[in-house]
Amino acid sequence: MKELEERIRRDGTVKTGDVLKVDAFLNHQCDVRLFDHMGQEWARHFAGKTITKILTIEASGIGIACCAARHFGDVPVVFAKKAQSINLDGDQYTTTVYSFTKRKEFPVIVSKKYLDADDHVLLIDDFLANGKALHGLIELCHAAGASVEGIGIAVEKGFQGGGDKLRAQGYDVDSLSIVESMNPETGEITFRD
Ligand SMILES: O=P(O)(O)OC[C@H]1O[C@H](OP(=O)(O)OP(=O)(O)O)[C@H](O)[C@@H]1O
Ligand SMILES: O=c1[nH]c(=O)c2nc[nH]c2[nH]1
Repeated sequence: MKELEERIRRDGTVKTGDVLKVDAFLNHQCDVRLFDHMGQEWARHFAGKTITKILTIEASGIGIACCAARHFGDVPVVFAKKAQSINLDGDQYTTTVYSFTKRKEFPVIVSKKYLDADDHVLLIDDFLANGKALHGLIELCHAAGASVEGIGIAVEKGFQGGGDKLRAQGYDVDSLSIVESMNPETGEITFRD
């Protein structure tokens, strides 16, 4: 998606440790017009698929998933929580996921009330790096008997391999930008065509 690639080049910063900082528009301050355009793109890509629910993971996927839902008939958005809470009651699907930016393992929890075998799920997230977060979400869908219809990602870091592993497993992964390489010294970013 040209608009997203241009924005990453303009406002993104390459950090050491394979980190692309895009917090000016994607995952701290949020450009909702851009999010809306991203939702449009995913709706085009996944047109023809039945989507009953969008599933994401806190925190950064939530805003993007909510904007995307407007383009999928206002389906409900469920976000997996990364901590237990007195607000989480009843039976739950749970797994654990290693967080790329927080450098530690988190529980990942969805209430059984909000995911079941009738659901046709679109997974949405801001980043796809090693694929840990998505594997956690897929595990929860399998536990619920829900079908994963596709995966929409804003920024995939192709050089970390998570996206290609998911494609090899047969998942329809639509990443709106795929960073092929990035250099923290020069700031240069190249995208996959
Ligand atoms: O493919 P992966 O290696 O799993 O990396 C991608 C995940 O990393 C980030 O989550 P993180 O927990 O780092 O931050 P967040 O709380 O801002 O969403 C991002 O939001 C994705 O969920
Ligand atoms: O802001 C972010 N930058 C990244 O490079 C990244 N990788 C996974 N999650 C990420 N979040």
